[in-house]
Amino acid sequence: METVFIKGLGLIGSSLARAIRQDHPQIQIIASDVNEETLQYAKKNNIADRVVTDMTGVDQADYIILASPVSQIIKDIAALANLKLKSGVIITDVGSTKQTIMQAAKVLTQRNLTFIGGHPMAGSHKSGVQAGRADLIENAYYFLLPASESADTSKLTWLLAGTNAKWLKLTPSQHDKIVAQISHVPHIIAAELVNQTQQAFKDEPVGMRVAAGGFKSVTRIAASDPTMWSAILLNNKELILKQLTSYITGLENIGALIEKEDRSALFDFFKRAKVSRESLNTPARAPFYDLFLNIPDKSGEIARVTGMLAKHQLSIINIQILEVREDINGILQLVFNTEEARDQAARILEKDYEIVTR
Ligand SMILES: NC(=O)c1ccc[n+]([C@@H]2O[C@H](COP(=O)([O-])OP(=O)(O)OC[C@H]3O[C@@H](n4cnc5c(N)ncnc54)[C@H](O)[C@@H]3O)[C@@H](O)[C@H]2O)c1
Ligand SMILES: O=C(O)C(=O)C[C@]1(C(=O)O)C=C[C@@H](O)C=C1
Repeated sequence: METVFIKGLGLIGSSLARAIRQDHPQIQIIASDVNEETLQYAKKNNIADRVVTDMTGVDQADYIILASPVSQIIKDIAALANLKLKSGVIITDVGSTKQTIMQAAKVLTQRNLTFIGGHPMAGSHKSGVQAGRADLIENAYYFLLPASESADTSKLTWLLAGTNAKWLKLTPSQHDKIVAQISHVPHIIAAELVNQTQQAFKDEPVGMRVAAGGFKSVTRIAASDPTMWSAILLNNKELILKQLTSYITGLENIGALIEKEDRSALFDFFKRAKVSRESLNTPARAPFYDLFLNIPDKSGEIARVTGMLAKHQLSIINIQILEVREDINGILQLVFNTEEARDQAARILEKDYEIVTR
C-alpha cells in the first residue's frame, strides 16, 4: 500500500487529498496540520486516514506534498533534509512562488531525493479544509518544476491524475515572472482598492455596501488569506516590485490623459484592454462554451436548472456560482462543450431565468 503525507490540509492540500482519494482509494493519506479542528474535520469526513500535528509518519511516505504557506514550505524542506525518508520518495509542494522554494530544495537533491516543485494555477479566496474540493483544479494549469533533470514527473502526475489538471513545465524564473503579473500584483491591486474605498467612505454611511458587480468582481480576491499572501509577496519581492512600479506608471499615465481630456487616447486605452481580455479564454479553454444566468438565492434552484437541462439530455461540464448578491440573486455559470448545447440550454432556461450573457 502506498502512502501520501500532506503537510498543510487547507484549501489546496485538502483538494489534492480529495482528488487522490477519488482516483486512488487504496492509497493511505496521512495529513499533518497545526490546526486541530482541521484535523478533526479531515478524519470525520474521511479526507485522511491518519492525522498528525508534526512530521510523524513522513518516513513511511512514498509521496510528500507540502501545502502550507510558502514561508513554511521552505522550513519544511529544510526539516525533511534532516529526516529519515523512504527510498524513492517523491517530494512536491504547491506554493505560489517557486524561485525561493527551488533554491531551498537544493538540500534535498544534494541528498539524492526527488523534488518536483508544483503549483496548481487554480484556487479561491476561501481558505481552509472545508473549502477544498476534488475538482478545484479541474482543467486548470498545474505547473511542474523538477529540481533535477533526472526527476521523472510521471509518478506524480499519476498520483494527481484525479485533479484533471493540465500539466505545464516551467523554469523557476519564468514561473515567478508570470505569476507576479497575473496573480500576485492583481491581489495587491484588489486589496488596496478595498482598503482605499474603506478609507474614502469612512464618513459615508452607505459606502461600500451599495457596490455592484464591477467592484465585487474586481475585488473578490481581496478576501484571500493574509498569512498566505504576505508570505507570497516576500518570496517574490523583486519581480512583484518591478511589475507594481510599471502598474503605478500606467495609472499615472491614465490620470494624465483624463487631466488633458484626451478622449481618443482614453478610448484606445479601454479598447486595447477589451480586445485582450475578450481573447483571454479562447485558446486555453476552447472548446468550452459558457452561459451565464441570474438565479434567485433560493435553495434547490441549482438543482432545478440542472434538472431542466437533464430532461433534454444536455450535459454540463462545469457549473459554478460566480457572485451572490446577498439575499437577492447570483450569477450561475454553466459550461458546455459544444456551442449547440449551450444555445439549446439558453433557449430552455430563458423561459424561467434571465440570461446575463453567453
Ligand atoms: N489559495 C489559492 O488560491 C492557492 C492556489 C494555488 C496555490 N496556493 C498555495 O498553496 C498553499 C496553501 O494555500 P491554501 O490556499 O491551501 O491555504 P489554507 O490557509 O487554506 O491552508 C494552509 C494550511 O496550512 C496549515 N499550516 C500552516 N502552518 C502550518 C505548519 N507549520 N504545519 C502544518 N500545517 C500548517 C494551516 O493550518 C492550513 O490548514 C500556499 O503555499 C499557497 O501559496 C494557494
Ligand atoms: O481564484 C482565486 O481566488 C485565486 O486567487 C487563485 C490564484 C490566482 O489566480 O491568483 C491564487 C493564487 C495561486 O497561486 C493560484 C491561483
